[in-house]
Amino acid sequence: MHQVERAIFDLRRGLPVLVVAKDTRVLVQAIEGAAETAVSRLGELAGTTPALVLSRHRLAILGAGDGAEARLPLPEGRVQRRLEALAFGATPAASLGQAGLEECCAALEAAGPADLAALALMRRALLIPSALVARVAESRDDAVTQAVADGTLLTVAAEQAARCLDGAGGMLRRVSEARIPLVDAFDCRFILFREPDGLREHVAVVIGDPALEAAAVPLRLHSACLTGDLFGSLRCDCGEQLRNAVAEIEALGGGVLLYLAQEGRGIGLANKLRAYTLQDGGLDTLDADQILGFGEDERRYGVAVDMLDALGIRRVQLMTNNPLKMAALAQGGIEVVERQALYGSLNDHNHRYLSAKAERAGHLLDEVFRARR
Ligand SMILES: Nc1nc2c(ncn2[C@@H]2O[C@H](COP(=O)(O)OP(=O)(O)OP(=O)(O)O)[C@@H](O)[C@H]2O)c(=O)[nH]1
Ligand SMILES: [Zn+2]
Repeated sequence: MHQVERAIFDLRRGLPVLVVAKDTRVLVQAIEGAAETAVSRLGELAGTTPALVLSRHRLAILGAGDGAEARLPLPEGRVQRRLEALAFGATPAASLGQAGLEECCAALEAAGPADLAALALMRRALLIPSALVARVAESRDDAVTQAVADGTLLTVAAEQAARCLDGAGGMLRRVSEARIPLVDAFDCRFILFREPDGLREHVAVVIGDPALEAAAVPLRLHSACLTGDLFGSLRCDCGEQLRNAVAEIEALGGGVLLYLAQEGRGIGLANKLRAYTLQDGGLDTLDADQILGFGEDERRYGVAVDMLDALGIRRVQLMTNNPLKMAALAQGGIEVVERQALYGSLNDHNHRYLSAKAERAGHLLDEVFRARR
């Protein structure tokens, strides 16, 4: 996987990388920050006009496609503005004109393996899940080969890149640990795990000395939320849930909290901030993510299962209101013996967020709203 991680770094820096599928070589670049000149340079290097790969979620926003990822050939002129309008603009029809938008979408092409690999790389890189792609023309083969040979262009196999979101089960590395007394739980150990590709780190907080062979170990899976966990943002309930979970696990005589690097339901902080701004414009949390090209919930819980395996935990009492977390653990072979609700409090700023989670994503939050009524 070595090349994949390198490719992600280059993409995050705004550089193109070469994705190689069986019989095609495709230059790929992030659209974030892709200036007009960058697009034309990509086209020059490839010898073909760049196209835009879009996720199926974004295509649904554009009213285009048939539920699959697809490639949109880019029209000439004012490329950058169009790129943003097509890839993550809140009002693409207003930006491009309805006719302009329809013209773009009429030329939709099926995405090939390199295009799909490009989207996977963008997601793993926590960038907007859309990419500029340009097939390398035969006339440019030698120049591109030379750029790869002299190290100015990185190359990655499409097949490998497409798997970069899957995780490599069982290869999580247990890196370091320390005793850290917390306000709500004195006897705590923080154990840091690193994903095999080195890109993300997750922390298991072991509270007390839970009997791992017992009927069920109290467990909280907590997805990182910088704004809520650290700053007490009122837009969500994360900070309160985090602290309540620690106190509750302590009260139950010990257990484990997995603090997962899944900021913004897996879309990353940059995109979560974009989504917040869209929500200020009237969208709910799920629609805002979709405008950016994401699905309702981009999290995967393979790392959580691996951490539980590493800690020798097989049966849990899970603190959550989210049925997806229960299903994911069960699928990973962890027995969820019992679910325990875990709430933060409702306020004027998080009311709409929690309502959307309850009404549209099936989170079990009845109690929270009942208390308010
Ligand atoms: N994309 C996006 N993410 C958000 C928003 N508000 C909060 N989040 C993220 O949502 C996640 C919430 O994590 P959790 O509290 O562990 O999970 P949950 O799905 O609410 O489930 P439970 O709390 O276990 O019931 C965190 O990663 C937050 O950063 C939002 O408006 N948009
Ligand atoms: Zn939050």
